[in-house]
Amino acid sequence: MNRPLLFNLGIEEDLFHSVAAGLDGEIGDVDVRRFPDGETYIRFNVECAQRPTILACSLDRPDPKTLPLLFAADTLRDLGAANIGLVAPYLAYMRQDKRFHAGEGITSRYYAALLSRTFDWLVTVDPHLHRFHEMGQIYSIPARVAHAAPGVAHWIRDHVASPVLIGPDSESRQWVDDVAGRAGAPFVVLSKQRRGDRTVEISIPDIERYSDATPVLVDDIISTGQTMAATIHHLNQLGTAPPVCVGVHAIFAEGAEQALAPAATIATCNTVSHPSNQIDVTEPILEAIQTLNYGVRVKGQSKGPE
Ligand SMILES: O=P(O)(O)OC[C@H]1O[C@@H](O)[C@H](O)[C@@H]1O
Repeated sequence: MNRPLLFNLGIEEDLFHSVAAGLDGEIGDVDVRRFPDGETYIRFNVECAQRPTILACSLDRPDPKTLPLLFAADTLRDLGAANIGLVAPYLAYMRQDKRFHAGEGITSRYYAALLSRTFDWLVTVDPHLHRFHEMGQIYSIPARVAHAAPGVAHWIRDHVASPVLIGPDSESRQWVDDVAGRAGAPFVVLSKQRRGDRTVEISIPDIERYSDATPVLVDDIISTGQTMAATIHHLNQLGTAPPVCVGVHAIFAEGAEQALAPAATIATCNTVSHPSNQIDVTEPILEAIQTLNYGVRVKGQSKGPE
């Protein structure tokens, strides 16, 4: 099989280069721009026929990115690519996974159907799997999950003396448990009620027994920052040390930086490019790609299991 061809349609540049290097891939040149009327123009400036191809695109703020991404994949198909994979370190539309109110759309399903129609495979990092427990419940293509927990735990061990990990809600328990185990730290899980898009209420169990520890809030997504901000507020009232915030995906919707100003430190993974990025996810992405069988191999590794 030919060397894979990778195109960066919007992931953090260092992450893109290290994934490409790990796959011994060739970085391809593609022009994506808008015509004056706002429509998308795509041109691949490299021979794609018979090549395994990968489009890399982090799908935060997904709507303007999605149509060019789908057109790019369709173009590769037209040009005879052997197969087309998507590396989306952040995967969008995972949170509206049920009809919370009558008449709502279950956009998690619709978005998954769109991508599944167009790509042959998908790799993402810690998607927000809540009511769906496996990617196969909504994605009909092979969709692999890369796990940030080892890198997050490593960062905590290296940067925080005597941490106590705090998960913001019951959804986070499994993940926080995993990170805490790897970091060799205790953890507590809070109870959270979301009152609206930008309003959350947090209640904190008894954490007095960890009064000498540094609270480390860990969560998969920092969007409005309200979940972490509400937790920080309560911890401040309890007189704990200033908390450290660790998130996988640094969405940082408008106002989040301001909401999180009271945090001592904020560290995130490079799944969404942001100044707080400190944890690299190259390794788990390569490990996830290695489990697929589309002619894309991690350098120095033998064939994957599929
Ligand atoms: O509170 P913001 O930052 O808006 O949203 C992030 C939270 O919303 C949940 O779905 C995530 O798992 C995380 O706990």
